[in-house]
Amino acid sequence: MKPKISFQGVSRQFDLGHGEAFLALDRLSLDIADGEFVTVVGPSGCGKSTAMNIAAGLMKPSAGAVLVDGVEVSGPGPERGVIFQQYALFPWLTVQENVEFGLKIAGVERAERKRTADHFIELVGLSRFADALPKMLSGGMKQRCAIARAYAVNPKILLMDEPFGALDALTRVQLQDQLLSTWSRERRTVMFITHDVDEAVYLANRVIVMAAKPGRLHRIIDVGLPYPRNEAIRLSPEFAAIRNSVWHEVYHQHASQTEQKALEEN
Ligand SMILES: Nc1ncnc2c1ncn2[C@@H]1O[C@H](COP(=O)(O)OP(=O)(O)OP(=O)(O)O)[C@@H](O)[C@H]1O
Repeated sequence: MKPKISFQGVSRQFDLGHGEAFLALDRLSLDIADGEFVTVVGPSGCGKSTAMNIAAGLMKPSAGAVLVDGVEVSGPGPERGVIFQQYALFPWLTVQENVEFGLKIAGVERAERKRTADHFIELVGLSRFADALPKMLSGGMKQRCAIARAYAVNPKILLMDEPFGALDALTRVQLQDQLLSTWSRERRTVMFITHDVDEAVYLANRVIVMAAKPGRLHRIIDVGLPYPRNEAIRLSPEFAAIRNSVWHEVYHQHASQTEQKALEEN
């Protein structure tokens, strides 16, 4: 079957000036199936955001290509919803208006727009704040608004870069569960970056472990736990075993980089 997203030998180099260049991503090849949920973990600077920005069409690769439904990505598109850690809300629009924004651009008529926005605002628990401006919301509430805005346009692909990173533990778990329940209903394809290994395992069909210097694919770990996921799964020995193996892959490459750095310095 044709993958939904296909990274084909994707590299990205940054020009540092003075004729120097930095290879942030080295020949990433990865297929993500339609309806699959993959999470991406790895040490800081391993090219996770670079890979996602290229898939989002916000950055061009230096070599290789990302294909979506077999077509090369050349810019952003409505079928790819992007959610960053930093809630990108319009400060002069209310929660309701922020969530309706993309629908308005897409030409959805007023009553339908309101119905859809109401649904997603309720889903993220912001109904009481629908008329509030972003400056009146906490960080967690702003992020929930940004999530409702991305969900509202119903993109077939969600590209999420540490979307829950700035949230408190309880809100985070609630949003993980909401994300999984909308995902199982609507079967979007999700690529989700996180630093949290528990979160990576809890959400995913597969965990992509990346390595740094240069940023590259290190390991792919199949999670294999059934859905729906819940607290019983989170606390199960099977979950712990997978979490340990992902942690091992991330931690040991970090440890070996530290050792290498110490050797270089001596
Ligand atoms: N515009 C740029 N110019 C130069 N270097 C860059 C630029 N953008 C990113 N980099 C470098 O590329 C590498 C990969 O960055 P990227 O943000 O993709 O990593 P990441 O895995 O998402 O990191 P983190 O987990 O810390 O968010 C980093 O070393 C970063 O410093």
